[in-house]
Amino acid sequence: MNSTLSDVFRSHPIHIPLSTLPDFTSLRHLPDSYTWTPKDDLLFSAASASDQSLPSIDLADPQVATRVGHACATWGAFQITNHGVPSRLLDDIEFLTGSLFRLPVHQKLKVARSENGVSGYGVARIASFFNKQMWSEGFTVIGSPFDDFRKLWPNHHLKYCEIIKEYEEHMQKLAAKLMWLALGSLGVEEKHNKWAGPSSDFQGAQAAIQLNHYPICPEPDRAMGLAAHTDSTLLTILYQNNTAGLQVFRDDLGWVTVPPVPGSLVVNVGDLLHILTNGIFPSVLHRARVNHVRSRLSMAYLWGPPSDLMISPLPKLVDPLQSPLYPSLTWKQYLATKATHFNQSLSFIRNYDLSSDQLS
Ligand SMILES: O=C(O)CCC(=O)C(=O)O
Ligand SMILES: [Fe+2]
Repeated sequence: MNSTLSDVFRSHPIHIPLSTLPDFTSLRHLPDSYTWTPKDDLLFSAASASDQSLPSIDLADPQVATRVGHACATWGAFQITNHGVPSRLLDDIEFLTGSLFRLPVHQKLKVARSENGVSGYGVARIASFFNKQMWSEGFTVIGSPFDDFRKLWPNHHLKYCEIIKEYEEHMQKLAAKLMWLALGSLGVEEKHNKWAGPSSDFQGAQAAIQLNHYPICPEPDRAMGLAAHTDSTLLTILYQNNTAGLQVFRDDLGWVTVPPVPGSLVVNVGDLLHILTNGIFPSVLHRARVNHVRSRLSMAYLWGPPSDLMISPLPKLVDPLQSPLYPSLTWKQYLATKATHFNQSLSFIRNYDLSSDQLS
C-alpha cells in the first residue's frame, strides 16, 4: 500500500519533550535557552538588505509565466496577488489561527503532537536541530483536523473544520497552477510530467497545513521565531498576517524581509522542485524573526507529491552531455534524509552513491 504523508512523518519522530512547550505570556525576560548567538546558527547575524524586495507578481499579468520563472530562478520565492483565493477565506483562516493560539496553554496541550504523531500542537519540527529554543508555537494539520478541533472547540469545531477544508481546496488548485507556471517557464509541458494526472491537476499531491504563532517577545533581537531552513516541499504557499517577520536569504544580499501585503500570498520553491528542475530553481532559505510590539501569525500550505512517487530531475532540464545533479528519490526518502541531515540534505543526496542504500 502507498504510504501517506502521515506515515512518513510518523516514521521520523521528533524527540522534543512536552515540557519544552513554552508559556510565552509568563516570560518577561528572554531566558538563556531562548537567546541566540551566531554560535547557534551561523547565519543568525548575517547582513540584512533593506533596499531589495521579493518580486511581487500579479497572476493576471499576461507575462505571468516568465515572471514566475524569473523569480523562481533568482529568488526561489515571490509574492502573488490576484491569486483567486477569496479574501474572506484568508480572514477566516487567520481568525481560526488566532483563536487557536489564544486558547489557554492547558487547552492547547490537549491536542499536543505526540512524539511520533504528525498533527497537533507543538514546537517546530526543526527544533531538534538547534540547541536554542524558538520563540514560536505551531499547529500542524495533516488529514482531517476533526478530532483535535473537537477537543479545542467542542461547540465550534465543525465551522473550523469547514474553513480548513475550503482552504485546502483553494490551496491545492493554486499550487497546481503555480507549478505549471513555474515549469512552463522552463518549457516543460504536461507530457513531461506524467504524475500530474490526466487533467494535469496533480490529484495525487499531498499537503500539510502549518499554523504558526510568534508571540510578542521581550528581546526580539536576540530571539529567533523560526530558524533558517528550506521547505521539504515542491512548493509552499504562505499567508502571513499584518506583522512582518518572514525573511528570505540570498547569498549576494543576506536576509531580506518580506513585508506583508494585505491579501497577497508568498510562494516558496521547496527542495523537491529544486531537484525536479535539476537545480535551476533554488529552494529558498528562510526564517521568521519576532518583535516586541505585535504577535505574528503565519499559515503555510506545504505541498508535495505522492510520498512513494519517484522524483528526479526532469530529463528535459538535464544537459544530455552531463549526468543529472540529483538521483531519483521519493518524498518519503527525502524526508528521511532531511530528518538526519537537515539543511545539508540537498548536498548529501547530490553526493549520494546510488549503488548503496543509505536513503531508505
Ligand atoms: O512564519 C513564517 O513566515 C515562515 C513559516 C515557515 O517557514 C514554515 O512554516 O515552514
Ligand atoms: Fe518554511
